[in-house]
Amino acid sequence: MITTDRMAAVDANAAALGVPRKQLMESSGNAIAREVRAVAEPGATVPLVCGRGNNGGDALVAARFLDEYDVAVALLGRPETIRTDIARENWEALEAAEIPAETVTDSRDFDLTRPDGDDPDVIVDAMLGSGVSGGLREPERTAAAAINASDAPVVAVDVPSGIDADTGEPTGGSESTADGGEAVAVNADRVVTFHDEKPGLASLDAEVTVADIGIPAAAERFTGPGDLLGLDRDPDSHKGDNGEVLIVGGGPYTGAPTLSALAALRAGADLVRVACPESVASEVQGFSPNLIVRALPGDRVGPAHVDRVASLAAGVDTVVLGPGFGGGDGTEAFVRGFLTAYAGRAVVDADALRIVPDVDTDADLICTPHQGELVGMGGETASDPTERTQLVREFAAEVGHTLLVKGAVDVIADGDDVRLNRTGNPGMTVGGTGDVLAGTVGALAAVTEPFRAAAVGAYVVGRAGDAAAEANGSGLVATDLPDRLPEAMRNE
Ligand SMILES: NC(=O)C1=CN([C@@H]2O[C@H](COP(=O)(O)OP(=O)(O)OC[C@H]3O[C@@H](n4cnc5c(N)ncnc54)[C@H](O)[C@@H]3O)[C@@H](O)[C@H]2O)[C@H](O)CC1
Ligand SMILES: [K+]
Repeated sequence: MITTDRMAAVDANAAALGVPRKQLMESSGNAIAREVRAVAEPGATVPLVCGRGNNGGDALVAARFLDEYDVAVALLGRPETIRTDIARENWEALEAAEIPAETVTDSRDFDLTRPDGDDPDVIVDAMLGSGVSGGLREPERTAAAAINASDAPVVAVDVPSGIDADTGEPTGGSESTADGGEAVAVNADRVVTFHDEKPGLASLDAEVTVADIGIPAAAERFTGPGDLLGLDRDPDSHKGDNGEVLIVGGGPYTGAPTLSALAALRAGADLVRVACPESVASEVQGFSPNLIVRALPGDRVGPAHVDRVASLAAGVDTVVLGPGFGGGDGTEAFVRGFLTAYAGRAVVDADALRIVPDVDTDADLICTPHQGELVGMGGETASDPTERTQLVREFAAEVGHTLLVKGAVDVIADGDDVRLNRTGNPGMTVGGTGDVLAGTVGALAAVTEPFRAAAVGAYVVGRAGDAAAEANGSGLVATDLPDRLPEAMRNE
């Protein structure tokens, strides 16, 4: 099962793997042609009703495959207004091949009946697919009514036009109009959908076929540029809307919490506060005027700070717990106390990790252990990648939190999902890169759900590390990474 947003991500990942969308469109068109052959004999009359997006493009390809049928392409709109290059190229290929195609610019001209007055044998509905928004507009609305009024079987491409593939509901709501004569969506008898089942299709009264269009499994299994889609800032957003993060760390170390904080800012957080022992507070502040530092009495974070940190945490989207804490009983007691009191979202790293498996918390945690820390938490690891992935997935389900297990290939898992990340390089084994990752994931978890934040965080920090390695070779240091995050987060 795959949602529309995830499908768009996987599609972009496939392109990055060398399987461009035009190639997928070719396979989609082929799959539509197979479905037509399954319901109608050669020679049958097959109008293909095409929108100007890629859903229509799929059917423009299908028309090329259906030589043995009496096909007629109806393009809803002028060819100059076809929205994508690949759909336009397929329109031009039809024209060049002299395959019958007409354009419908006035919906009153739209007519599906044959010259002899009969219904066609099969109608292909390729008006709108996953790119639909809102209720059907003209000429699609009138065309949908005509399709629904015909007795011919209807094969819908990807999803019946006007239906939300995620919910199965009409995109404009299901209210029928006063005269009852207009359609809210196409009623399809069959749906050829691509790559995987869509959540909303099962509830429709239609036979659904899932066509394999050649998207490599790696496009889903591994993070890629598509995973960054949809993370752009809302142009109307205000300060704080793009994430407020609290980093709790430091004591024996000052660099670790600072790296996390700078990474969180570069990963897009609006406001980053660092709560650290007063012994290091001015040093942390000295690293950057962009940070807001909150000093905790003493030189180590300990149980006496739980209330203060909990009140600071109450106002933020995510807490990052652990960078530069060092070990020790006091820190452990703090982490235990804080997690017992806290019910929000937190990234847990380094010395704080050991507490997670047996603490009673309502918090939603993203744990970022390396293999050794995973074992310290009670998890298992294996040298075989498939086995290791399975073990991480099981352990995530057991602890009930999201895990991002760092390694040459990072494994990200929660109870339901697992993803692998292969960006990054051996230069990143240098100290401090884990702190950068924790801060990055913290910032992302302020704007997206934990599993995705962890997967995208691993991907972009690895990418930033790859750019840093290109510049600095094995002289890469952790401070090279935060400034490279904005470039690494561009989805190209
Ligand atoms: N991997 C994949 O996902 C693949 C998908 N394919 C097919 O592509 C479509 C999605 O294509 P897209 O261009 O994004 O969108 P649509 O064709 O669905 O619609 C685009 C177009 O329609 C206009 N529009 C939007 N809402 C309405 C409305 N309510 N009324 C009228 N017009 C509307 C809007 O202007 C848009 O520009 C997917 O479903 C698959 O069929 C690929 O071919 C293969 C890979
Ligand atoms: K459709």
